[in-house]
Amino acid sequence: MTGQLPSRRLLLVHAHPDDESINNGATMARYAAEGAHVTLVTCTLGEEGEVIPPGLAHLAADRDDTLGRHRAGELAAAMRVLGVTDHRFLGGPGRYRDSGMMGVPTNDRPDCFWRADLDEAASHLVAVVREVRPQVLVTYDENGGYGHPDHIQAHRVAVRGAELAADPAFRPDLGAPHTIAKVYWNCIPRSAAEEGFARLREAGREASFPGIARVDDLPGVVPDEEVTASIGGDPYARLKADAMRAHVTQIAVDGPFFALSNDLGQPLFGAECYRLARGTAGAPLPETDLFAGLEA
Ligand SMILES: CC(=O)N[C@H]1[C@@H](O[C@@H]2[C@H](O)[C@H](O)[C@@H](O)[C@H](O)[C@H]2O)O[C@H](CO)[C@@H](O)[C@@H]1O
Ligand SMILES: [Zn+2]
Repeated sequence: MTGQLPSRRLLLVHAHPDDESINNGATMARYAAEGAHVTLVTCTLGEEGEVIPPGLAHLAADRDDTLGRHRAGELAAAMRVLGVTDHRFLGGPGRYRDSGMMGVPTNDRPDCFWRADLDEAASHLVAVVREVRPQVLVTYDENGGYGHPDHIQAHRVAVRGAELAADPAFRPDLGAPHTIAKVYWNCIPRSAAEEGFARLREAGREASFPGIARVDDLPGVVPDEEVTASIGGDPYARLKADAMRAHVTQIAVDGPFFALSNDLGQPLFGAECYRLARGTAGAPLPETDLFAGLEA
């Protein structure tokens, strides 16, 4: 199968439509532009999300409950901006429902992602891994970046899926085993987070947003020395911002800043950082290429 695919193949696993653009929009745009094969697997349709534009409030789960289908369209628009053509929903659209934030009643729905059987969910990812055969996998850290149950579960499914995909004894019907060479967690170096909020304050953008987030509200903030790779920046940062704008129900972008439905302003990072969790880093650090150290 990979005979028809580009030699460099990157797989990203995310929880909801919008996470891919917020965390990795510039990275996805860069590798798509360079001719790598970029595969996005999104685990839910984001059915339980809040809705920013008042005119779309009817989509919400406690109204028409059609937000999931709408967000699939937002995701497709964001992928067109980034130049990514291979995006899939884990197990098919709607197989796993958005679980809601940690501790809310929708965490107990039998069809929600937080309640999914891990190996069953991971088997859907195994099929993708053995088809695409990526050298690099990107997902969240073990806390899902900020503790959302679907993000934690996406991390678990990505790790378990990579493990099972490499096991020749596991489901040979899903294809030949494949070992992913490098696995990264999304992260934000603390100095970049602090500098971003300083920019926000200096720009006087507090007026643009009813409130301002805090450094530790951001997902995956780590000491600078834990960063393995930094990817993106211009011109890909512009595409990232446009992809984030496509997620109209979830994100309000204002120049180099944005807010989610909580109206808390935060910096929009053009450079996206990663911690290497599996595999060997290429030299020198920080890597400027996620495929560093892999033979061509
Ligand atoms: C970025 C992200 O993971 N968004 C999730 C998250 O949405 C947040 C949630 O609605 C919270 O209550 C708001 O205050 C915050 O502004 C939102 O970003 O959780 C949603 C429900 O699981 C999910 O659909 C959304 O993609
Ligand atoms: Zn999310």
